[in-house]
Amino acid sequence: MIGRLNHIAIATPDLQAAAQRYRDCLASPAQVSAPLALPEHGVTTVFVDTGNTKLELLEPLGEQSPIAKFLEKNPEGGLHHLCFEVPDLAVAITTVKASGIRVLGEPRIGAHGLPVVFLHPKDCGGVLMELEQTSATAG
Ligand SMILES: CC[C@@H](C(=O)O)C(=O)SCCNC(=O)CCNC(=O)[C@H](O)C(C)(C)COP(=O)(O)OP(=O)(O)OC[C@H]1O[C@@H](n2cnc3c(N)ncnc32)[C@H](O)[C@@H]1OP(=O)(O)O
Ligand SMILES: [Co+2]
Repeated sequence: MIGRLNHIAIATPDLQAAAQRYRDCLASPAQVSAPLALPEHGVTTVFVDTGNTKLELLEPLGEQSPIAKFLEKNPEGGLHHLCFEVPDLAVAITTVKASGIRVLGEPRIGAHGLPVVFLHPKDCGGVLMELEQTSATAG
């Protein structure tokens, strides 16, 4: 059911330092986006385009950030989630729920302006998974 790997997310306590590491050492400046604040998701993001996929660097934003607890447990940051593309998010949700995988909340518009939803890491082998619909309309 899942398709292309859309992004690999890395949580960091210091987005500026993480982005600079990619800009100066690991990637080229052109591959590293400007920071984008997404208050509705409780994060600020920087994307690093690696050609075949993207890295999503995540820093907490606001009191209720879903990555705050993760950073308490992993103060230096770390691998946070994998995001895979699906053609129809509603179909994907029905399918994973039928397998007993917990879907975290309702679909929302994600960093790319497309609907996304998260699956509980305890039901996915210890990996937090994000599903992103490939276009604004399903199919
Ligand atoms: C930028 C927008 C969007 C996009 O378009 O790309 C994003 O990516 S937003 C990214 C941030 N948003 C989210 O992460 C939303 C979904 N996350 C959640 O709902 C919660 O964070 C969570 C996964 C349910 C965890 O929250 P909570 O239960 O409150 O925290 P715990 O610390 O108690 O975790 C329970 C259990 O799960 C383990 N865990 C937590 N996070 C991860 C993780 N990222 N990867 C693997 N495992 C994780 C945690 O360790 C706990 O396990 P135990 O310690 O064994 O109890
Ligand atoms: Co993501």
